[in-house]
Parts: sequence; C-alpha cells; structure tokens
Amino acid sequence: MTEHVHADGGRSAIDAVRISGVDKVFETRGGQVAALEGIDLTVAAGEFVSLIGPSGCGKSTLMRLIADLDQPSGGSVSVFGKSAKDARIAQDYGIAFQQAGLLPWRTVAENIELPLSLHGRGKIERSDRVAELIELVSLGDFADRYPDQLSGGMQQRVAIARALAEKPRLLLMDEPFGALDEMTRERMQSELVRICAETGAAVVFVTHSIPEAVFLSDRVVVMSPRPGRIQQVVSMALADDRSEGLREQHEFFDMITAVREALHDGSPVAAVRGVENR
Ligand SMILES: Nc1ncnc2c1ncn2[C@@H]1O[C@H](COP(=O)(O)OP(=O)(O)OP(=O)(O)O)[C@@H](O)[C@H]1O
Repeated sequence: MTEHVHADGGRSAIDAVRISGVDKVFETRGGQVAALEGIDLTVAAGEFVSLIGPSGCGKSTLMRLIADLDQPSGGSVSVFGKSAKDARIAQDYGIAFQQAGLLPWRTVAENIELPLSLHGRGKIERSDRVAELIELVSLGDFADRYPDQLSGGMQQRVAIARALAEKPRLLLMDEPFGALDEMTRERMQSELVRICAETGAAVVFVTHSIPEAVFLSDRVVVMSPRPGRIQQVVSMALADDRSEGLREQHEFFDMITAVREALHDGSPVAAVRGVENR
C-alpha cells in the first residue's frame, strides 16, 4: 500500500487515488478509439486536483475509471488503497457529475437524504443534515419540489449537496458547476473550498474553466488531445487561504497564464477548443 508523506510534520496517510499506467481503448463500430494512454497520477489525502484539457481528451473517461463506472484497458486504479470496485462498494466517495443524476420520484430533500438512508443514519441525524445541506446550496424554498420542477443549475446544486451528505474523504466532480450562472458558480467554488478545508476531503475535479481550476486546486493536471495523456502538472503557487480576494491578485493571474501556457505546450497562443479562459 502506498503512503504519501504530508508536509504537516511527516504524518502519512493513504493516497486518495492512485492511477498507474492507465490506458483506455473503446471498441466502436468504426474501430478502436484510444481515449487514454499511459496515465500516472496520485492524489494525496486532502489534496484538490483538477483535470483540464481540450474537449474529448479523456477527462470524463478518467473520472469514470476512478468511480468504477468503466474499467481500464491497461494499468490500475486504486482509491484509498482499495481497488476502484471495492471503494465503490464501500461508498468511499461522493460523486457529482455533469448530469445531475437525481431520482425523479424523490423530492429535493429525499434525494439529498439518500446516501444517509443507505448508510443507516437515524431519522433525526438525517433531517438535521439535510436541512444543513439544503441551506448550503441555497435551496431552502425548494426542499419539497421534484427535480423536473427545478432549473438545470438547481438540479446540479442538489447533486452537489447529495455528494457532500456523508462528508466523504473524496469527492469526484465532473464539471459540477458548468450549468450555473457566474455568480452562483463563484459562490459554490468558495463553498467547496470551505467544505474541503473543514472536512479534509480530497477532490478530483474536471472543469473547462482555467480560473476555476486555479482558484480551487492544489495542482492542475493539463491533458493533451486524444489519446489523452498528462501533458503537464502545474502546482498552484498560491496561499492556502482561497478567499474571494484571490481572484483580484497578480499571483492568481500568473497561475492562469501558467496553466494556459501548459495547455499550449509553452507557447502563448489563442484558445484551445473546449477550454474557457473565464
Ligand atoms: N463509451 C464510449 N465509447 C466510445 N468512445 C467513447 C466512449 N466514451 C468516450 N469515448 C471517446 O473517448 C474520448 C474521450 O471522451 P471523454 O468524454 O472522456 O472526453 P472529455 O475530455 O471528458 O470531453 P469533454 O471535455 O468534451 O467533456 C472521446 O473521443 C470520446 O468520443
């Protein structure tokens, strides 16, 4: 079992995610599609890592492999030292993916409550936690509504609250804020920073937004066009305190430039398809 030594006095913890030599080839009617090639990536406990890269470079595929929703063609994936399958069965992480994936016959409150019920939490604990989470995602007036009565962005907020319900040690988030308006998006980013600081959760986060990746991450993993490979890993030389003021500071813009240049393999050129500069 691999251990990661932390800066905090040498305390070690099991890595949240370990991806070694992972390839993924899809068999399609038109032949083979090489989606990922030779991916090596370790996410330490408590670390926030974003994946960014052009459309189709395999970001979602990599997330699906970590979540055991698909299997690699080669290499291995482990989550907290377990196989991806065992970690899924043990529900070691919370998931918030692009499609909110809510159960249409359950209300907002009942959707958020689901992981708590599955883990056998008591009734009072469940209702307290659901109330807290609904407040967190500002859906207080919508607790008894059904998903089809909500906007896409509101559905996404329900999915995020559900992912956070059990205060997981790991969150897998695939463009969770993509459907939100800019103000809500920035507020949710700050909430996520706060939640991670409070719970010590590790996060693997897919985004198309460079500033979002920079604001949230300890490291940004820049992927190359298909077949997806890791082109560069950029460590965010920023203060741990990710308060709103950071968005105005020159270090923030320096990091945005560093990630943008990594996407262009060192040359400061125009936009990459599928990556936003905002
Ligand atoms: N089930 C599948 N069958 C065949 N090909 C697939 C399958 N899933 C993904 N692919 C292909 O694998 C490649 C990577 O897809 P993936 O969705 O992981 O990219 P992505 O980086 O998340 O893209 P985007 O940024 O547009 O969401 C693409 O070429 C896609 O067409």
